[in-house]
Amino acid sequence: MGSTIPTIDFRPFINGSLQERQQIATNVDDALRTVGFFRLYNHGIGQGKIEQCFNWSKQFFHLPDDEKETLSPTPPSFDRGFFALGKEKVRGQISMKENYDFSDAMADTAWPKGELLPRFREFAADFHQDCSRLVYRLLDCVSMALQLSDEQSLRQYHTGTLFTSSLNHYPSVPAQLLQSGEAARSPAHADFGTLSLIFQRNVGGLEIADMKKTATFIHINPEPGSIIVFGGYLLNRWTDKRYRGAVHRVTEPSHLECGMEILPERYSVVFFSFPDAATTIEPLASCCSDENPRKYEAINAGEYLQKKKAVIYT
Ligand SMILES: O=C(O)CCC(=O)C(=O)O
Ligand SMILES: [Fe+2]
Repeated sequence: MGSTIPTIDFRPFINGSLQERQQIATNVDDALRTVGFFRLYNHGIGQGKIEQCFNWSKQFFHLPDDEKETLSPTPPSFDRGFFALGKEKVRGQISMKENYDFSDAMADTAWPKGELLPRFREFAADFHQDCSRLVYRLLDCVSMALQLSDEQSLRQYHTGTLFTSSLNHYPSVPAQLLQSGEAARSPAHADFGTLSLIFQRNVGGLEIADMKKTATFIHINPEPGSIIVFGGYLLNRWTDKRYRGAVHRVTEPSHLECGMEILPERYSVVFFSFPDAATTIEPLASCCSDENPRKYEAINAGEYLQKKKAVIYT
């Protein structure tokens, strides 16, 4: 199974020669074209900081429910804040998780009161900036792979206003509930934006559809030091299907002792990159040719996001 997960060492892209950077861009291109995701090492975010983020997440979700509820966005806004268990539905099926979404723009996020979690806000905003920096490098890498000039680079459409970090908590659940399909930790879906970063710890369960086989999912076990990077739906449209929007789900962890009746709780951290709301997403010229004629119409990124959020949260 492990051999089907493309693995990329990002160090040569961060500080290597042009030739080394181009080699990494080719490897990223291969991964996004064939499977839609890869495991990334030497990405520049220290493991200590990732561990700290999980520790903060645990403290956040241990806050009393009524404190967390005060951070829920008021409909029709589905912007950042706290989303209680049962809030998110994918094709009618509930995700058995609670999540807290934030960014580094202090005004855009409802933060827990300072006295409840001193220094949480500063840490979270700093972590969000680390993830943003990594995403900009990945967008440079993808732009190089797509042979875009500096003026055409995908980076320029991402000022970061719609970047979102998401802390996820999946409570402990009877294994039978997931096995029978009665409930799902996160039903199969593709993310909406350009690139997503996923951090797992201890308890895995992330699975990604194997594009080469139908109805088969690959287990992506947690591995310290690595981040899973996915292509999202808008990247798929922008590249006129050159890159996949990776379909993924969260289910029973494959690496835990078999036959567990009650699955332990699970935490994950996800960073979603999304282009600026005003961006028109239409297939890049470098992805279309006579042999490969354009498949998608132009759409507006902001309207698309609002529509998708309304579907999963109402
Ligand atoms: O928890 C995970 O590993 C993935 C969560 C996810 O797919 C999402 O939040 O979109
Ligand atoms: Fe996802």
